Amino acid sequence: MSLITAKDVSLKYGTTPILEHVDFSIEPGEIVTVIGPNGSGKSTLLRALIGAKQPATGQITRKAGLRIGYVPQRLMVEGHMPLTVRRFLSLPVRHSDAEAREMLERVGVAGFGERQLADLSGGQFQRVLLARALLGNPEILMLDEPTQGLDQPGIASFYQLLEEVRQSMGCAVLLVSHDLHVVMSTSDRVICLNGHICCQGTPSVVSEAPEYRALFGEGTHGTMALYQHAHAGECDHDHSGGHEHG
Ligand SMILES: Nc1ncnc2c1ncn2[C@@H]1O[C@H](COP(=O)(O)OP(=O)(O)OP(=O)(O)O)[C@@H](O)[C@H]1O
Repeated sequence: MSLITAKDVSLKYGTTPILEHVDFSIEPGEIVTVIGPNGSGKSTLLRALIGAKQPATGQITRKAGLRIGYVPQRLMVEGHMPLTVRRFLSLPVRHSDAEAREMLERVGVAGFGERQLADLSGGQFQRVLLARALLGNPEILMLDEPTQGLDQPGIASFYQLLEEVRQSMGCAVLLVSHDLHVVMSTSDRVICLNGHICCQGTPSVVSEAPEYRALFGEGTHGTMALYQHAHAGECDHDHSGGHEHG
């Protein structure tokens, strides 16, 4: 049974159409990435899927009692606001010290409990946000451009962590991203959005689709190789781009 299904969903802000005729579903354990240019409706689609924005027409169905872990696009933390990682992990739902400690370790920031949130680097902060989302033992993890501002190795290791989390916790992952260079081949399925679904399929199918190339140009072919090394047999591209090997 699908975790979430959107059926012929159209959605507006005021009178401006943002999404039109979107059909979408996500199955348990899948990693699905939604890509699209700025303003193409990616965050809006996430908001609709979690129930924070109602469609104008069409229907969104969530599995009864679905546990969703949401990692927002950004979270402003005031520099002068004293808030430790440990306290943040218990907002709004209280978790035990042991649970918090174990989760921080799992996402690669072991021992960070007493650090101030405002003092963390971008990559450490994203991991703390992920830990907080995972503490609810989600069946689906939704992340809205979680690697914004991270450097290339930071992005690659964050996505690697997501793959590990999917394997160990078995949750589905729905990711919004414009990090085309590394994101594509970590996904079971890629959806290319521009107000409507332009194309979708496996990373390699989407990267070759004329609709995708019309939106993003031809220039990403070589650099998208980063993660494909994890999937033997799918490397049909040019390896001469000087990319890193994970
Ligand atoms: N609360 C709102 N009120 C009015 N318009 C909005 C609102 N939120 C988003 N929009 C508009 O809806 C469109 C889609 O926005 P959305 O944030 O979903 O795009 P996005 O694909 O996530 O963009 P980005 O990659 O820049 O984050 C944009 O034109 C945006 O200006």
